[in-house]
Amino acid sequence: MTNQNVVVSDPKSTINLAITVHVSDSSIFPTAAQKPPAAPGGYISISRKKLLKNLEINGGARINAWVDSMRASSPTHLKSTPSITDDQGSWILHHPSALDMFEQIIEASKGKQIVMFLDYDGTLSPIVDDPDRAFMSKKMRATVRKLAKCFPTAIVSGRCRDKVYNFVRLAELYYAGSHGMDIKGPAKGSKYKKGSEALIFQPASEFLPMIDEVYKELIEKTKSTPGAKVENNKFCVSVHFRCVDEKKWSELAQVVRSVLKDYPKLRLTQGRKVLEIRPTIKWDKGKALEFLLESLGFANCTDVFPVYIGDDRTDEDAFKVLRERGQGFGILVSKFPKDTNASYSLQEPTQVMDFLQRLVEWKQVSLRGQPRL
Ligand SMILES: O=P(O)(O)OC[C@H]1O[C@H](O[C@H]2O[C@H](CO)[C@@H](O)[C@H](O)[C@H]2O)[C@H](O)[C@@H](O)[C@@H]1O
Repeated sequence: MTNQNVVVSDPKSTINLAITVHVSDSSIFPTAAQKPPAAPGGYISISRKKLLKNLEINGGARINAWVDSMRASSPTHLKSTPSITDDQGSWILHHPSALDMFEQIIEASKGKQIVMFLDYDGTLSPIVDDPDRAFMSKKMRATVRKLAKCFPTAIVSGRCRDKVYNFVRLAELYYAGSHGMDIKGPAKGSKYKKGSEALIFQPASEFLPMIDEVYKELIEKTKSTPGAKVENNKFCVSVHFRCVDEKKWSELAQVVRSVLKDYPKLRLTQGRKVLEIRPTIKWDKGKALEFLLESLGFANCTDVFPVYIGDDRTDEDAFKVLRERGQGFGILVSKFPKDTNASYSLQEPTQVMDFLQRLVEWKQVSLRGQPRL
């Protein structure tokens, strides 16, 4: 088994992963004869399509590919990769800090309505071992509260909506839980609330019994894997492996695969040290963003400026939508270079807070400067 740095890329997909893989399966990764020449950074390009094919639940998924992909979501693997450190400079050039570019961002938003979309874990709260203890700081909550007074604001999370609400506890926001499959408008106090009816949208409600069944099965079957944690996110299920010994990742992937093979209507995606099981419906954080813009009355507007801040692969769907619409932009929260459709970067939640605070201050100053009618 050897270690290789690999860029997994798919011309159709926007997500390219820079990963260190332990190559052990030549049917997933090319043999020496098949290998394309090394890219300038010392990377080898391998079709993401091919990798994803191997990740498919139906049609014989390969556990090694799952485990490689699980490793790819581990920053500890990225950190030890010298070429990634080398690329840091060039990555920052292409995805400059949103704090450094603040003036330019404000300039681009002139005359347009800014709408804020915020992911939760890793964006508003730091990543911690126990998902039930991913609290956001009081300071962050106060900043988001002020933000929501200035701009329509939505939380878009992979978590169950109630759970993310219990962390954020701001009734004046829009919430899109379960990767956008559970949307609810503000309960009270938001000047951006549209209409008198409460906004509720759950495009995957028929999957509830199935998700519940899979959750129970996964709880039972992962009991023997120390550190594994299964989280019910209502319309999807998370299987956390952050606290699982890496030697056991393959075993855990086997368990998840053995459960999923009986559920062709469910699919698997990945986040930060988490396997996410969700319905195969064509709905994601990007679709949720579009739905929310429409609900806010900005469907065909040219004078809207949506800003989406997120740290995870699932946030790429939203970054991509913004890029394709040519409206607003995405900000990726990451300390490491990642291929992304976001335009700017921030390194960690404290920087996100600083950025949001600056937006609030700018808005307050610009309102003060407006002539009284
Ligand atoms: O879309 P998000 O709000 O970012 O939710 C994605 C997943 O976030 C949570 O897991 C992540 O954060 C945990 C707490 O810091 C961490 O322990 C875990 O390793 C991360 O993957 C949440 O628990 C998952 O259910 C969400 O799918």
